[in-house]
Amino acid sequence: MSDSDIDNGIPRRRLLGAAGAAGAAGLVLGAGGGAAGYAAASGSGGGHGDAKALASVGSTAVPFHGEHQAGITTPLQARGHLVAFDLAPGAGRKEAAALLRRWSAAARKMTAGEPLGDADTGVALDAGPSSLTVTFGFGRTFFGRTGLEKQRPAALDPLPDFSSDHLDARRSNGDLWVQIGADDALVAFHALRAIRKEAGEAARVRWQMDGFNRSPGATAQPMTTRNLMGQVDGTNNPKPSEADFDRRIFVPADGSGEGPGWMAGGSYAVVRRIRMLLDDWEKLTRGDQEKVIGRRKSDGAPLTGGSETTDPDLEKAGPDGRPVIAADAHARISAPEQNGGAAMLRRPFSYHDGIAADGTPDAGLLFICWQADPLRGFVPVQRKLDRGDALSPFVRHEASGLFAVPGGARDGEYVGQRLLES
Ligand SMILES: C=CC1=C(C)c2cc3[nH]c(cc4nc(cc5[nH]c(cc1n2)c(C)c5CCC(=O)O)C(CCC(=O)O)=C4C)c(C)c3C=C
Ligand SMILES: [Fe+2]
Repeated sequence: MSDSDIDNGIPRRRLLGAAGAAGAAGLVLGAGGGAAGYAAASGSGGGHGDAKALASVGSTAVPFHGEHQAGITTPLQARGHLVAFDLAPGAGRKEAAALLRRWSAAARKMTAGEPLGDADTGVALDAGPSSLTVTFGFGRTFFGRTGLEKQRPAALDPLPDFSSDHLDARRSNGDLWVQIGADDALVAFHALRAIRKEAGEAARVRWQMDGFNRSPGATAQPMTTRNLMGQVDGTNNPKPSEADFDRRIFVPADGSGEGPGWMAGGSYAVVRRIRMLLDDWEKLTRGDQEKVIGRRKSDGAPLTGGSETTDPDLEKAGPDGRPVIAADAHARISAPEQNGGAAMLRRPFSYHDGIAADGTPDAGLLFICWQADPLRGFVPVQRKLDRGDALSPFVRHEASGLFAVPGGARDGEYVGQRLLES
């Protein structure tokens, strides 16, 4: 696709019943996830007399190119697919470079709402880009397979074992990782099939996980999402508006950070499939559930009072002299001030894979967190949680991955080019 195929962020894919601009508003999200501008969505005419505006959910596009890859600070999407690939036997650096080039070209088209040509499956025809993002990462084993060991970041050293781990190695790690997110299930599935197809003979799927979040527009106003335990989840995430946000989440883009230069502007993703033991959790009273987290279930406010955005008062004691937010409350022990400032951007999807052999729901959180260095993000916090989190009896970590996600591709570049052509 040439850039001239998109005018002001307007995809040319056929839009449902759109026979012209017709006042439809297409929202273009900036790389930081904020609304960067509006464009009228146009279609090539679907033959329907009753031209309808494409809903804003469909017409929102997240730019593929940028300093950072999309899908990190992008607002949570309603659908997600996480796929890890291993390079095929005999595939090395040359094949990996060609693969990343193909994947990037496909992602650039799809995120702009463009069809993929003759081989397109047609699954996303009629839909706009629907906030599709496709994010690519490299696992530790990638570097040995491609002869790029010298370029392997120390930050990809294996995560420590945690005492509560129940990890399935077949559903963990992988040479390559792709995170797909979109606000439409068909658009997300279309991207998944395309990425799989473009892998060709070069790489094989190692594992795949499918997730979801609340659909945009389901609540009266945009709100922090809820997880499958019913908690408001994501409140105390670092905010892009905070002065230290970039330093915490991204490897410095100017190359001044530790580690290899190709990771400038990149980030490290820790992925954990965390099963929720919902049958046990749902036996707790609401009050007991709130004690486990230290926040109210109704609105996510700390138990010490106020609203969702009020800072918890970790010193406050109740009439019995005990802390209102218990010593083992999840929100207390995961807070940066309890962990030497360790912070991460949590950007999860929920999952539900039916009923497990024991008759309990196979459901939980595809926990994805982003940080400039896992040793100053996920690792110290998970160590602390592992030692005494009130939530631990109700969750089980079943799979794990750690991936180096390079900075965004510049125009004309593919993701990972600075590594693969170094
Ligand atoms: C190692 C990191 C973390 C894991 C693993 C984790 C699992 C997990 N968390 C919830 C639910 C909530 N977590 C909340 C806050 C919170 N959690 C972490 C880290 C991990 N959570 C952090 C750093 C924080 C923020 C702490 C703070 O600064 O206050 C909350 C409260 C609301 C919020 O801030 O998001 C909930 C609810 C589940 C269900 C879960 C595993 C399934
Ligand atoms: Fe948490």
